[in-house]
This record gives sequence, C-alpha cells and structure tokens, in this order.
Amino acid sequence: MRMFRRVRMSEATVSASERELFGGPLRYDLGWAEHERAWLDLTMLSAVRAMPRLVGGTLRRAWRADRPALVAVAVSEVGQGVAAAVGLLAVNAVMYALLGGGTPVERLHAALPALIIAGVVAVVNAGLACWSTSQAGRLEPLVERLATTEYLAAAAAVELEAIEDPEFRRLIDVAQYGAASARRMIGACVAAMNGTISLVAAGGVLTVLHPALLPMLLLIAAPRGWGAMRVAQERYVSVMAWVEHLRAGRLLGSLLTSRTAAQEVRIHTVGRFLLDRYRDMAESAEEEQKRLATNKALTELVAAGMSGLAMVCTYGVMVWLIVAGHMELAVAGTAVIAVRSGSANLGALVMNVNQLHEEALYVHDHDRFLEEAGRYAIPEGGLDVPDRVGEIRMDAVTYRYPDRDTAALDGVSLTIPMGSVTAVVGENGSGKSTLIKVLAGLLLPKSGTVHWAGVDMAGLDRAQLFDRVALLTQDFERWPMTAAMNIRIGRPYRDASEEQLEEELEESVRYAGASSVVGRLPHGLATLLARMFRGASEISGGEWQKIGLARTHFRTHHCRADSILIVDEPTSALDPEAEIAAFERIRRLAGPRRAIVLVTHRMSGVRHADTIHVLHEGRLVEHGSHDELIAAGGRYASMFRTQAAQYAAEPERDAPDRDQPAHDARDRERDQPDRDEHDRDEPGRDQPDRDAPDAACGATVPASVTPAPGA
Ligand SMILES: Nc1ncnc2c1ncn2[C@@H]1O[C@H](COP(=O)(O)OP(=O)(O)OP(=O)(O)O)[C@@H](O)[C@H]1O
Repeated sequence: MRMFRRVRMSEATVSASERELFGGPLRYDLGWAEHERAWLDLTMLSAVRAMPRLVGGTLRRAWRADRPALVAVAVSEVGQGVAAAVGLLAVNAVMYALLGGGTPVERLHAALPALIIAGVVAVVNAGLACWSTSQAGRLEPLVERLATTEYLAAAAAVELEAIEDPEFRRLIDVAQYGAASARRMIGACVAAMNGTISLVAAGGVLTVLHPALLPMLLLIAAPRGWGAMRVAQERYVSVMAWVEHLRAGRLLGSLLTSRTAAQEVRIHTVGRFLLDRYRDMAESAEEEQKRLATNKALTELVAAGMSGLAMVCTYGVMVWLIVAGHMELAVAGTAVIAVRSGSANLGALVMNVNQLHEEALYVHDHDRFLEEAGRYAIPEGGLDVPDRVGEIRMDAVTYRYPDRDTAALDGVSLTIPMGSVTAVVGENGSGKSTLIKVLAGLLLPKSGTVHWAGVDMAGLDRAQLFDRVALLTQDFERWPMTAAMNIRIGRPYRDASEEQLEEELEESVRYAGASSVVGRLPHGLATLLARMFRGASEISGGEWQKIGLARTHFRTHHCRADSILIVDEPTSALDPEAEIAAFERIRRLAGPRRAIVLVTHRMSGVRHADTIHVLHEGRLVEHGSHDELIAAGGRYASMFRTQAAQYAAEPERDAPDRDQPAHDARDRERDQPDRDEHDRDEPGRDQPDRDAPDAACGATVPASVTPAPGA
C-alpha cells in the first residue's frame, strides 16, 4: 500500500514539460522525497507520542540561545493558564450572584467582587500575553541564528570529499530549511503550551461544575482536531510530492531572468520556449492546488457538521441536567462559556501539535546533517607542520571519487622540492586537478601517502597545512565584494595597520599587472565588484584573472616558512601577451622556500619548469625537463608539437625546428614582461622573507572562525 501511494505520488509530480526538460523529476532534489516516508507517521497518535522529544529539542536549543527569555515565556504562559482558570471561576461566581435571589441592585452588589476579580484577571492575562509575545519574539531570531550558524559552520568544516559527494550535497540542501523551522517551532511550542494550559484550566473548571461536561467538551473538539489534522496531512504530502515540480518551475523562472543566460535566451529564442514550459508546469501545479482546496473545504464541512452535532448533544445534556435538577442555571451559564473556550482551545492545540510535528521534520533534517557533518569534519589538531619542509613527496597515491568506479589518480609518485617550479600536464580528465587537491590536503588519498618534510600529511594539523598552501584555480572565487577585499581575502586575517595593508594591496596589484584594471574602476580598489548590487562594477574574465593573481601574491608574499603555490590554468582568460607576462610573474613567485606547481594546457607556460609531469588516465606516464621530454618524443613532445603547430601560419616554412616552435615573440615578451605602462613599477623577484612572522605564512584563522560542527 505504501509503495503504491509512493509510486502514484511521484508519477503525479512529473508534468510533460518537466519530463521533456529534465527527463523526470529533478534528481538533484530527490532528498525531499526523504519526507515521503514521514507522512504516514503524521497521525494524531504519533504526533502526540513524539511531542516530548520535539518540545525537548526545541527547549534545549532555546535554552542555549537565551535562558532568561525562555524562563520568561514559560512563566508568562503558566500565568496565563492560571489566569484563565481564575477568570472562569470568577465568571461562575458572577453568574451565581446574578441568577441568585434578591433585588437586581442586591444581585449586582453581590456580583461586584467577582466582576472586579474577573476584570483584574483579564488585565493580568493581557499583560502576561504581551510579555510572552515579546520574549518569544526575542527568542525566535536567536534560535534561528544559532541553528543557522551551526549549519554554516558544519558545512564549512567538512572535508572537500563530502562537499563533492552528491549524497552529502543533497543533505546540505535539505537541511537548510531546518533553521527557519527551528524558529517557527518556538512559536508553535509557545502556542501549544498556551493551548494545553488553557485547556487544562477549562477542563478543570468544567469538571468542577459537572463531571459529565468534560467528555462532552472532548466530543465537540475531536471532529475539528480530526479535520485540521487531515487537511495538514494532505497539504504536507502534496508539498513533498510537488516540491520538485515547484522548484523546477522556479528554476525556469530564474533562468529566464538570469544574467548569464540572457544572451542565449534572446538569440536562441530560448525565452519563449522556456516560458511555454513554465506556463505548462504552473498549470499542472494549479490543478493540484484546486484539488487541495476542494478537499480542504469538504473536510472542514464534515468536521464542522460533526462538531456542531456534538455541541447540540452537549447543550441537550445540559438542558436535561437543569430540568432534572442536577445542575443550577448559573452553573449552566458558566459551563456554556467554558465549553466554548475549551473547545476552541482544543482545536487550536491540535493544530499547533500538528504544526510542531511538521516543522520538526525539517529540524530533524538539520540535526541529521549536523551529525553527518561531524563525521566528515576535517580533524582538528595534529602534528605541527615544520617550518622547513624541504620537499613534498607523493608515494603511490591513488584517489577515487566516491561515485566513480575508476581511480582519478592511480599510483602517482612524485617529489616537489622547495624552490622548484613543477608543471603538470595531461589531457582533459587525466587527473591534474585531482592531483593538486591531494597535494593541497583538500582530498586525502585512498591509498599511498603524501609526505611533508617526511611526515605523512594525514597526521599533520590541517589548519597549519592549509596555511602553507596558496591556490589559484581557473574557477577561483570572484567574491561579490570590493576589489580590495577580493585581493585581501587571500589572507583575510593578515594583521597589519590600514596604511600598511593599503601598501601591500598596491604592491600585489602592481605585481599582478592589474594596475590598469584597478585604474579603470570608478573607485579604484574600493569599487564593489558585484553586478547584483546597485552602483557596482563588472570586470572581464581576463581582468578577474589578474585580480586572482594579485590575491595569490598577497597570500604568498608574507610567508616566511616553506610553502607551496598551486596554480591551475591561471591564464585561460588572458590575451596572449598578458598570458606570457602572467606565467613569468608566477615563476617569479618561486623562492628557496616556496615550491610552485603549475597546471596548464598552455605548453608555452610549462617549458621553463624544472620538472614536467605528464598525466594520462590518472597515471604518471612521463616526467623530466622540457628538453628531456621533447627528446624522448613521447606524449609530451606530441602535445607540444600539436600546440606549436597551431601558432605557425605555415609550419614547414616558419618552424624549421619543430622542437623549438615559433615562440620567439613570446620569449621576447617573457624577457620584458612589464610592458603594461601602468605596471612598470612591479618589484623584482618576490621577497617572501620581509617582515614576515617566523613559523607560519601569516595570521592563522582564529579557532572561533571554524567551530566544530554542533559546537
Ligand atoms: N567531483 C568529482 N566527482 C566525481 N568525479 C570527478 C570529480 N572531479 C573530477 N572527477 C573525475 O576524475 C577524473 C579526473 O578529473 P580531473 O578534474 O582531475 O581532471 P583534469 O586533468 O584536471 O581535467 P581538465 O583538464 O579537464 O581540467 C575525470 O574522469 C573526472 O570526470
């Protein structure tokens, strides 16, 4: 039966357009379907059974967020419950007095004290409600922030492998809704507490008035509870079943308005095509909304009918009790009020419990994520990375991505001495990027070892290790921040005065040949580089790469200890002249205490490397200097010749020596890399030792920035 429901549900979620565009429901989002199994548990009984655990979890989080506020909410809620009971009893006393013997004035006199009490209680109740609302309002954002920080800190502290694992990525996505739910759970908890206390008060008063009235109260409220639960259940199942469809529709909407897709949307008429699909998907979703609304109306009608019937029965019983002399008229008056407020309380309580249960599903995802993230967290502590590393050695390193059968790196062994420039080349997918991730300590080998100064990287303090690595990849982050911050972020905790920092940034800009780029920006380094903000500027891909190079310089420049600079396709967006200059600049970052590893398809950029390693299908197939590899006539020589031939207009005539392609012009440029007139003041070979702290590459990240998940 469960299987049947599930299959039917997922079939219903795929509209023709979704199938056409995405081949079915978006697989990426299937994490949502995790909740499918939960809907069956969404019964009144299981919701009530799970209540103590849910409320306990919420209270614990609230306790950590703001204890005084939590205590204040609890006190005011209990106070309101007591006030409600006292109020009802006061009303009862008023009824007695009004319906008792004596003249109207005497009766009013008799009712006056109870009336005053009822008035005071009402005022106290309103004050308490106000206090509770303000304290809960204070608590809610704190709880949300706490949960959000837990989530973000845990996500930022996991191994890269987890981030690249689709299963874990899915969990990251699903868990992001937990923080808002944790916030809403506070409100739902307060409301449920309020409902429970008020109900107990009304029930207690009713029992005192006449024991038969309590079951009648339950009879009135039960159909409403059933109705609310059924409507919520249906809505929940529908949301879960349709969520992928909904997201697919939103995705289409965002593609139509996105900046990156704007050109194809117009030129390829993708706009109209997607808009049609969007409309089609929206129509199917509207059908579901209509179905839900109809079912809701019917359910509520049935519940109201049943509740009304129970109400008639209750009043019937009361009439019978009065006629039979088992109940006084005054008591009956109070009972009517108590029944009405009690049944309303019970109905609200059922809905609150229901909401709590619904929100708890998302909070549960959040907690599950924290647990998983803790398992994948980069270990803290370990052996100190020595100041002098000497060399980094990879021994028979094999790495396989979790969702792949074949190894991306297969038994790779190589040595990278400090002061050297090492190049890694190979065709697409040969394992170059994987190799640098392993070298940088971002991925841990499945077998084999990486030694820093003879110590296995696995045992080293990873924070210290990262501090010795500078990484510039082709898809380096273009932070939506100012140009200055985009450079400074290479070492965000660099401890320096404003003036010193400014000087250092200027130096990095000059080094990267980015002076002209910054010069053209409306506010220089203070210009915001993020199109999504008003008044911000955008720069080209090549200009960004120069900013990236400046960031790398900023990161490496103040490192006195042995370190490694890894650059992966740093020049892909640069024009030929800028590319030659960039390679030269990168080479000049080499120093006795720094090793450079360069990954690129531009063969002209690697020929001056001390050692070139050639990767093929994850294996190291050749290594040596450019001349040695050319002489060997293997894979490298063939790659080099193929690329060189592209540059020669007439290869036979212009390139008599095929091993020495027509790179003369580039070589000339290499000898004078500072042709950019704005960049003439570029410093000579990098001086990493100046003003630098002794044992590390700069200020390390304070421990508080990357707290352990769940901390
Ligand atoms: N995150 C990942 N998950 C699964 N497989 C991956 C992942 N990243 C890379 N791979 C696979 O590992 C192999 C090596 O990829 P890698 O990115 O290291 O190659 P590359 O030499 O850097 O390629 P390119 O020159 O195209 O950048 C490829 O088969 C690739 O499909």
